[in-house]
Amino acid sequence: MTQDLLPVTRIPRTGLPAHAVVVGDPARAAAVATLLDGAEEVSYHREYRVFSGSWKGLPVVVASHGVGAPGAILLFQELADAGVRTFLRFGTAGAMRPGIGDGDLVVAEAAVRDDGVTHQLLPPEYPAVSSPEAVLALQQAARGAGAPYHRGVVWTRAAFQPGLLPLFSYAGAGLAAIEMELSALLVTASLRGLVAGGVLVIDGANADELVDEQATGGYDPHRAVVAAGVERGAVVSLEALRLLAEAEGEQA
Ligand SMILES: O=P(O)(O)O[C@H]1O[C@H](CO)[C@@H](O)[C@H]1O
Ligand SMILES: O=c1cc[nH]c(=O)[nH]1
Repeated sequence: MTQDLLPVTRIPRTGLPAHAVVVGDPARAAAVATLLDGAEEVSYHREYRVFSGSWKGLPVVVASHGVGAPGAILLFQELADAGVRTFLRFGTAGAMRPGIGDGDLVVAEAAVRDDGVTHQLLPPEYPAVSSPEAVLALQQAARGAGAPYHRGVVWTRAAFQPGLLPLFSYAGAGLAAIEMELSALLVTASLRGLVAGGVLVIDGANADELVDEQATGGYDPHRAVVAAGVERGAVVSLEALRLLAEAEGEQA
């Protein structure tokens, strides 16, 4: 019955696990789902591909949100409507700080809200912050996996490539990485009292710096060094969800 499905993503209104890893690419959602026991595809509509299964006994959702925060926030909102309470975004990003290499992980402490959607929802002064417990769980999971990682503030920006208008530069602001959806997730979670965080695999420098005559000819997220980082990041994000659930159980 269609009323049992949420309108945009067409995920079921009830019955999903409370812990979710969200990723941009539907193929990455499928790859993460292969790590789960009893993985099943729940739904696949537009860019929103949703799996459920369990990671070391913890029931989890793995879902894709596509590219760009205005579309992604619809998945975050509908997963929350369906009962998801803990979200970790596992994405890719460009590095913005010296010393952060390709394939490294960046654990986001907060995000700049340049996402192209949340300014239409609430004032720009409202912060986009990760839940502290999510930052610590991701850090612990990264250490446990032996994955090179960094912590820092991420720039969520709606534009991938620059156009004719000058884009503000955050050079000198100490940002760690640039991507396109995280701030929308963090704001959604704060507004609803949910837990959220993010871990990003570095796939090159900020795409602005890679623009050349062939337009982003230098942007290549399909290299082996990135794939290795994605494999590590998948385990780190699932394990961080488990650590968060374990801590919730201890508090209950
Ligand atoms: O790899 P994902 O999770 O899609 O994340 C990054 O990659 C896409 C751009 O190529 C944007 O969605 C950006 O946020
Ligand atoms: O959104 C993204 C992802 C990778 N690199 C960037 O510069 N931006």
